[in-house]
Amino acid sequence: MDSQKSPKETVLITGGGGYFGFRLGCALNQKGIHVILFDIKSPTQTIPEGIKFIHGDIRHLSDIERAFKGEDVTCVFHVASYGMSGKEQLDRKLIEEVNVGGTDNVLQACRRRGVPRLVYTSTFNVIFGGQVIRNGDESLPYLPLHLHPDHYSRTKSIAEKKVLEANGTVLEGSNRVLRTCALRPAGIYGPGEQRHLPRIVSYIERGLFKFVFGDPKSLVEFVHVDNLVQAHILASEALKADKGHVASGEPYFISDGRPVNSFEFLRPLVEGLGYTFPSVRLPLTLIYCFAFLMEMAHFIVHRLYNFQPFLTCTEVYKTGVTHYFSLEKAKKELGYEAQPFDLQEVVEWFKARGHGRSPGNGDSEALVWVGLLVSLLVVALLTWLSSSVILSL
Ligand SMILES: NC(=O)c1ccc[n+]([C@@H]2O[C@H](COP(=O)([O-])OP(=O)(O)OC[C@H]3O[C@@H](n4cnc5c(N)ncnc54)[C@H](O)[C@@H]3O)[C@@H](O)[C@H]2O)c1
Repeated sequence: MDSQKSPKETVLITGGGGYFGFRLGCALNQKGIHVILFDIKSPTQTIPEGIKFIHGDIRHLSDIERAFKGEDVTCVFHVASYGMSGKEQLDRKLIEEVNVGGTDNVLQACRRRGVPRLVYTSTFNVIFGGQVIRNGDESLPYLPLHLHPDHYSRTKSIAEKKVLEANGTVLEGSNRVLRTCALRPAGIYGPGEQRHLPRIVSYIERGLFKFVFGDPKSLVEFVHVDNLVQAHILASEALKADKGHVASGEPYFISDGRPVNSFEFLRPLVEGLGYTFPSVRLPLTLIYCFAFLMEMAHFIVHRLYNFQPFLTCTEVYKTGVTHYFSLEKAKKELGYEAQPFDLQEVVEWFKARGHGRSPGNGDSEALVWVGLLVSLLVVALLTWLSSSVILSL
């Protein structure tokens, strides 16, 4: 995607209104590429000059085809997805429609409209399902579909396979083929991230971040949004003939390459906002039981009150079970080099928006929330203890 060689190259980003898709669009725009963002939601930030936003739904093939109309799109970055975190994780129907049906539509539109390259934003979760993985690589098999504890990961896995199987299929009306690859990122962070960090900060501010859980030696990974942007641009390049189509049909793990304990990763955010890092550590299985009860409660009452569960089961093991992957393949084949980032700019981002502890700030509200949390934990503890007793009989 060299702006000097092809100044008028056009790319389309599904999910371009979201956190990562928008950041990718801005980076490509700065390189002189014509960018079309396609999403059901407009970006929260101002769209820079030169970027086109098209409102549309990947569940409708006609919407995607409308976005391609009159454009010579040479690469699609298929970023749109649904159901990654919080209560969204529990809407199975919509998750399937967007992640599987939507991906089918995007692939079909590429073939019909002669788009030669597609980069899919997948996830670590296509391999990881709660088992310990240390320095895994791309030779690891997909997690069997029935072992996925959440529907988002299952459907991302189905979608990734569809994308990679579509590699080499013929583009309609030509003798050219579609080249595809998939990037599997760790948890994304960076300033302005909307999915995980504001929720974590709201828990910190409400006094709910009172404990950590799991083995302190457990290690996971994260990826800074700009490292992920870099990886996508390199992957798109690596699908081209002048790079020998090296990425064709290939998956790649992408992270910052620095395995870290989840809670230690968050420490600079907690302390940077002026709060005390928790000293209480609870067993992972207890918190899993707690999350399971929260999910059950959500399942029962969501039609009347669609509340945000404090934690889901998937979030518990993604946070507390060791899983990290090698970057060797991405380095060797894409030329990916993770740049060093930390949470300081994230802390500054929140502070600039009025977050951070000030004396007395929210203390009475925090007490109410802590009371509620402790009650729920006691219920989880009783359930956990009684199940342990039953299992030992
Ligand atoms: N955030 C993470 O930690 C993380 C980790 C691993 C993988 N991923 C993957 O990275 C990608 C981007 O994640 P993000 O954090 O920017 O998420 P995000 O929610 O900010 O972006 C996803 C975008 O997809 C859009 N979308 C949803 N349904 C759509 C539909 N039917 N039609 C068109 N657009 C639709 C949403 O409106 C949203 O703007 C996703 O594919 C996600 O699965 C994210």
